[in-house]
Amino acid sequence: MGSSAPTLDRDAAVFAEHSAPVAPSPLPAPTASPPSLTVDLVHVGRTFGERTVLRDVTLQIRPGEVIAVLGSSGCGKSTLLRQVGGLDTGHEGEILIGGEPVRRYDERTAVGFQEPRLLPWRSIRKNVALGLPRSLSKLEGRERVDELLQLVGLSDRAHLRPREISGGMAQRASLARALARRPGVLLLDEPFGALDALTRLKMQDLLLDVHAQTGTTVLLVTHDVDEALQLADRILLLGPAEPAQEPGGAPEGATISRLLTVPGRRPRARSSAEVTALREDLLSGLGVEAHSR
Ligand SMILES: Nc1ncnc2c1ncn2[C@@H]1O[C@H](COP(=O)(O)OP(=O)(O)OP(=O)(O)O)[C@@H](O)[C@H]1O
Repeated sequence: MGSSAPTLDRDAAVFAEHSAPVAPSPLPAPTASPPSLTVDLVHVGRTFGERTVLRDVTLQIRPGEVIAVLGSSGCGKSTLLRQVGGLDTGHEGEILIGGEPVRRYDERTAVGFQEPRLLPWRSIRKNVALGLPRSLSKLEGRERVDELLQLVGLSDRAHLRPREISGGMAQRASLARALARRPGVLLLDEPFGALDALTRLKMQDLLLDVHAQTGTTVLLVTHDVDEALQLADRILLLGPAEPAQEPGGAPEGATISRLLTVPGRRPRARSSAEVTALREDLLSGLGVEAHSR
């Protein structure tokens, strides 16, 4: 399966399909159950120079849970995600993955970004294989890559180069690469941010399929309230503390201003009364009043 590059597979992203509907099913049976790990954030903060971006973020994420992180632009969502993946060190407080402190470029996690970041000179198959752990034999690696290509609906494109497939397909390849190490925690930073509305809906469904198949814990940064409502078990709103929490005025830096449990099983009816009420609540928390009525 060629050499693995531990830092490259951190750049995996998620997937889109611009033409045909995504058809990942029937999903292949996994060759082994992947782990799904807890994430414990205990009074986590991050300061850059004089500027405090995050402060006092405390949250327990259960194994297999999907948490969406919402917040206004620049409030520190990506910073939080990077801390959990060990891409950025220097946080205050404690971050535990599966009960153990986060490590630098933590191999128990995988990160996906808005751009696929595939190597242009390698085939889709070889790009996916970059995410494999070194411990796998050649045969095991080949089997896992086959399984993942099937999972994201790219088996018949595996021989192509990134420039020969659509941007959406490239993102799906990138997701497969992130999953290749069977991460206990999948960290996604606006994975659908660059997609058109229809493709975005298809990709949300694919992410749900992938989650049902792998059971991995997911931390998803998004700007899209409806996406959060559709995908997450809980939604974390990053922002200034509620005034009631900080009577003397909120100090600098974003924290968890709200943590909401989304009712109902996925896939959820987008227009249910409960979801509508939550949407209004979230939009108001993001400072958007006019559109919430
Ligand atoms: N390495 C760094 N050095 C200095 N400042 C940084 C660093 N990383 C992030 N920041 C600052 O932290 C703040 C939060 O950035 P971050 O990217 O986490 O926000 P975000 O909520 O993800 O934003 P967006 O929604 O626009 O993507 C920004 O002001 C950014 O400039």
